[in-house]
Amino acid sequence: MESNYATSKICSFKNATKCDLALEPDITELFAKSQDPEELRHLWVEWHRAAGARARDNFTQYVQLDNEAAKLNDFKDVAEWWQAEYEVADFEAQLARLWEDVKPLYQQLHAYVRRRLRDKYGDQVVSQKGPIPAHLLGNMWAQTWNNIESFTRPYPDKKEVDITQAMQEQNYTALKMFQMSDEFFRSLNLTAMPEKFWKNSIIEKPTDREIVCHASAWDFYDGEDFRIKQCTTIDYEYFQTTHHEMGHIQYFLQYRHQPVIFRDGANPGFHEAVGDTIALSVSSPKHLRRVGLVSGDAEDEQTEINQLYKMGIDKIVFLPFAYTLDLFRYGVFRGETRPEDYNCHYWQLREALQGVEPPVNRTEEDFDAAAKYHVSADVEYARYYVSFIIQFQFHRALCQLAGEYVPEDLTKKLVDCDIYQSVAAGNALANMLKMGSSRPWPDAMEALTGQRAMRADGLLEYFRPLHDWLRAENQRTGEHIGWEPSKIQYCTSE
Ligand SMILES: O=C(CCC(O)(O)[C@H](Cc1ccccc1)NC(=O)c1ccccc1)N[C@@H](Cc1ccccc1)C(=O)O
Ligand SMILES: [Zn+2]
Repeated sequence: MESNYATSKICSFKNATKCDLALEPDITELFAKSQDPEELRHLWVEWHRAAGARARDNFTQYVQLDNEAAKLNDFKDVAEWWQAEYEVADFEAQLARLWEDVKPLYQQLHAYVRRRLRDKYGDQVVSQKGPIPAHLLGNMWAQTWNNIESFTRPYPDKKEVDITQAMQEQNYTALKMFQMSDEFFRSLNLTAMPEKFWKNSIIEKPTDREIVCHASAWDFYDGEDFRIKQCTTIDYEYFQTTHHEMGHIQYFLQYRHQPVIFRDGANPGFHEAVGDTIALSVSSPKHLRRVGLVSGDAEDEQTEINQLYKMGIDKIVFLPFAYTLDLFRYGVFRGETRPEDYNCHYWQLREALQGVEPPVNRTEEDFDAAAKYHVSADVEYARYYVSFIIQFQFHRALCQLAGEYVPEDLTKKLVDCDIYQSVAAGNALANMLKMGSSRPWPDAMEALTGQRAMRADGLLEYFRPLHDWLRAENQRTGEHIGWEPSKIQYCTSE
């Protein structure tokens, strides 16, 4: 399945004889830039055929085999095996509670984006009260919507903050992105990338062979060999990905003195949150001005709303996507979702939680879940849902330690916090990372944040001004909050 995903190619919409388009960089770039619903629909349908439908039989067999492996490890099924990594009895209930906390904010953002997309594409393409067609959100899986920011941001007359363009104009290279990330970690008194890292990593897509381009970070457990493999392109998204992957490496470095058994994240979400927490500082206007990726004047209320919107269509919209992916697979591993219901149940969850619908009717000939890397590659996904919650708890604690955030002090706001060069913040982060998986994760969480549980309060505090603005704006335009049932057919049998 993983090899099918890595080598799938589709034909161009504009040139039907050009059939060598790969997901990275070709389809990803087209999907990010195109504003033609017909081209986006073509790319969506063809990719879901090549990478999704074609994996259905292998996936069905993999479920049986993986459940057998789970039972041999004394678990009921793979769902229980995956959840055991979080060492709390009510993990699934915690995920549901976190979603209840964030859902009102998501629904406001969803309603606003649906209106802006309807303004652009018309009400024949985007309905007033229905789900949003998944192919119009700038990302093949509609998991982050940052590629539609340019024509949906709240205050369009405010200067466009196009980091990708600035990076390309300043001749950024993949290596420069990695060096900048390494420099950020070193500014926090964390550990520099060792010499083998620079020698052994693959940071650009090779031209002489096919590799799995989906980014990954590797610990060779010898205390000195650590590597990243990614097919970097010069854009804002890969700038984020580079920090994400470097966060994995930094965790490896911090716990490399632990016994091998403890060289792991406190839980899988912790490992995913390290790089993203640093990236929250890097993507602050203050830091982007510091490194010259954004020029010009400071904040006013409208610019701040635009900035929170930019962060929100990255972070808030990701949560229901991540939640759906493993709710779906929990049902599959438990046998509640049979192969003949795979695609119907997948889209029922995506409509119910994310408020999106496929661009065309679907049948059980399709298998859209496998069009996402982690489903084809057997990688658990709740780790990212956990990460997108706890990274705001980590960020808030680090910003307070750095003196960058003072509650109720309007000159020290969370949205403009940049912990760059704060040794106090870096030392606290290092102390938590050094534990690896040697302590239960509530102990690690408490060491850094004083809290012993995952809570949405960090995220909700960060986005409160945006939430207030969205409620007022949707009220002003009389927008319908939430979505009515989709008219697209995707459950043929029922
Ligand atoms: O998949 C990734 C990044 C790849 C990775 O760093 O999480 C990678 C995934 C992977 C690849 C091969 C085998 C297993 C997992 N994870 C690691 O490299 C990794 C995982 C655990 C410990 C150390 C490294 N991000 C997710 C979610 C995400 C995260 C951040 C921003 C946007 C989106 C995605 O793109 O959908
Ligand atoms: Zn990761």
